[in-house]
Amino acid sequence: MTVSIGVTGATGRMGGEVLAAAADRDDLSVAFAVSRSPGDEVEGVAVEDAADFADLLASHDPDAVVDFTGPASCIEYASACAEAGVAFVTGTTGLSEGGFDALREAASEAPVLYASNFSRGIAALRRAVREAVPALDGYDIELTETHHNAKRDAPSGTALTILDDIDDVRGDSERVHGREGEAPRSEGEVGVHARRAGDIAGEHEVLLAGNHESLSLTHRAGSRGVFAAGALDAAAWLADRDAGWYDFTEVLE
Ligand SMILES: NC(=O)C1=CN([C@@H]2O[C@H](COP(=O)(O)OP(=O)(O)OC[C@H]3O[C@@H](n4cnc5c(N)ncnc54)[C@H](O)[C@@H]3O)[C@@H](O)[C@H]2O)C=CC1
Ligand SMILES: O=C(O)C1=N[C@H](C(=O)O)C[C@H](O)C1
Repeated sequence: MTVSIGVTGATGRMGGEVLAAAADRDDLSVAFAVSRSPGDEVEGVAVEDAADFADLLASHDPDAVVDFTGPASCIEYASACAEAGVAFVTGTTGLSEGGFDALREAASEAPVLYASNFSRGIAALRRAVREAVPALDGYDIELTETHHNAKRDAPSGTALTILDDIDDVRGDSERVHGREGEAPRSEGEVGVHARRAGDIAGEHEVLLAGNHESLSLTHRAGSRGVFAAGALDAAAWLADRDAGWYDFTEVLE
């Protein structure tokens, strides 16, 4: 069966990657693509006006929508998909708590899968972190993420997910963002550092240090294609699920 998808944010960096990756797959077809700056073709697909999203959902009836846009539009698209009963896959980061609540509300009417990072490497890094942190009890932890100079949100969605993983296995810790002036480390804090430079697709390092040793767990995305491939795997997997909230780790099982 071919899974048909709608793509939002089609003229964005990730939207283009998703359309390029979809063109190389036999199990997926693109029903439509939208952007708030429509008009151009991306990867041979006509890009339509984001304002017509609900109408496009009704006329094309896709199996799933793949969204990499911004927090406000992500919620609007999720609500429209919920109303239409269409599966919604999103990698949009920078959502507020209220944004996540709205996304979870959409999941009561349609299948919704949010992942702050669609790479398999980050899924493996998260498992390694959850093992390393309790094994290295009391070690200092510093998390550094590096992204391209056009990224809006900081720290990255992936960094926030990893921080939640650390809290899960070690208990809530104080998050110290950057360091300046008289700023000695306090016991148990987690230092968080965000760097923005060039066209770096995404790097995350978790550094654990203590007991005269250090362990560094680092992931580097070589290109955005890795995120697009994971999101399309998620769309193919999610398309025929019941309404509910799903996690990327379930796709990888
Ligand atoms: N989960 C993951 O694996 C990944 C997540 N991301 C996230 O995806 C999102 C998009 O990233 P990029 O493609 O680099 O950004 P971008 O700025 O290149 O593209 C965003 C697109 O969404 C559109 N957009 C934004 N607000 C909109 C609105 N209100 N209505 C309609 N369209 C709107 C923009 O016009 C643009 O076409 C970010 O939140 C980023 O952090 C990016 C890469 C991987
Ligand atoms: O904006 C990006 O580019 C990325 N955003 C995601 C995040 O915020 O974690 C995932 C990836 O690192 C690329």
